[in-house]
Amino acid sequence: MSRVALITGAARGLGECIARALHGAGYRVALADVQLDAVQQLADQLDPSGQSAVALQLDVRDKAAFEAARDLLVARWGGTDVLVNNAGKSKVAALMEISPEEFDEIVAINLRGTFVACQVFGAHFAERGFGRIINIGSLAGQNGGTATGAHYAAAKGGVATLTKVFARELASRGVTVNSISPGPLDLPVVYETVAPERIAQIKQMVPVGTLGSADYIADSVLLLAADHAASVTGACWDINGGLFMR
Ligand SMILES: NC(=O)C1=CN([C@@H]2O[C@H](COP(=O)(O)OP(=O)(O)OC[C@H]3O[C@@H](n4cnc5c(N)ncnc54)[C@H](O)[C@@H]3O)[C@@H](O)[C@H]2O)C=CC1
Ligand SMILES: CC(C)c1ccc(C(=O)O)c(O)c1O
Repeated sequence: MSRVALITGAARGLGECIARALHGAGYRVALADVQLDAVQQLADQLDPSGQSAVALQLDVRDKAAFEAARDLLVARWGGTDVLVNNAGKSKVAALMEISPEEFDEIVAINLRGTFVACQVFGAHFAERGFGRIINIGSLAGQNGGTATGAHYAAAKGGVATLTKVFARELASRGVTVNSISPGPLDLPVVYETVAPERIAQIKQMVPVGTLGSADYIADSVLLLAADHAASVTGACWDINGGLFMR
C-alpha cells in the first residue's frame, strides 16, 4: 500500500507543488490549509474519487487540529508516514515598526505551527516505527533575511533548531526530521509582496542569477521522504542559488 503524506499550506505555492509531486510519485496525500476551498479543489483535481487525495481545513497554530488530522488519517488510511511542515507566512516589514502582536502572529504560524505538528506526528511516527518529517525553513532563518521581516527570519531560525532537536529525539525510532532552506523562489508570493525593482535587485544578488525552482524543492522533499533516506536526519539542505554558503 502506498505511503501517506500530510502537507500543510498545500493550497498554493510551494505546498501545492510538493503535494502534486508526492501524489505523482504514488503517495496518498492529505492537503491541509486554512483555505479549505482551495485544497478541496486541488484534491478533486488530483483524484476526484478521493481515494488518494483528501482536503483538510487546518490552522497550523492549533495543536488539536493536528491531533484531529492524525485521527482522521488513521481512520481513513491506517495512519500517516510523512509530514511536510510547509505552511508559513512571510512578511516584508521594517524592523523597528514590527508590533508585538505582529511578531507573535508570524512566529506562531512559522514556528509554533512546526513545533506542535512535530510533537503530534513525531509521537505518531515513533509509535509506528517509521516516519519522515520535512520542515520548510528559509534562507532568512540563516542570514536574517534579504527583504523579509525580523519576525519571519527569527521564526525560521527556530525551525532550523527545532529540526535538530526533534531529529535527536526521534532518531532511534525510525523517524527522520530534516529541513530544506530555500532562498527566494520563483513563486507568486514573491511577486505579490516585493516591488518589481526590488526583485530585479535580488536576482542580481543571487550568484546563479535566478530565483529558485519550487519543483526542485519538491523533488528534494521526495528524496528526504523516501524509505531509503534513513541516514539523513537533523540535516538542513540549502537551496539558495549560492546566496549563503556554509
Ligand atoms: N516563496 C519563497 O520565496 C520562499 C518560501 N519559503 C517557505 O516556503 C513555504 C511556502 O511558501 P509559499 O508557497 O511561497 O507561500 P504562500 O504564501 O504562497 O503559501 C502559503 C500557504 O500556507 C497557508 N497558510 C498560511 N497560514 C496558515 C496557517 N496558519 N495554517 C495553515 N495554512 C496556512 C496559506 O493559506 C497558503 O496556502 C513557507 O514556509 C515559506 O516560509 C522559504 C523560502 C523562500
Ligand atoms: C523578498 C525575497 C524575494 C524573499 C521572499 C521570501 C523569502 C522567504 O520566504 O524566505 C525570502 O527569503 C526572500 O528573500
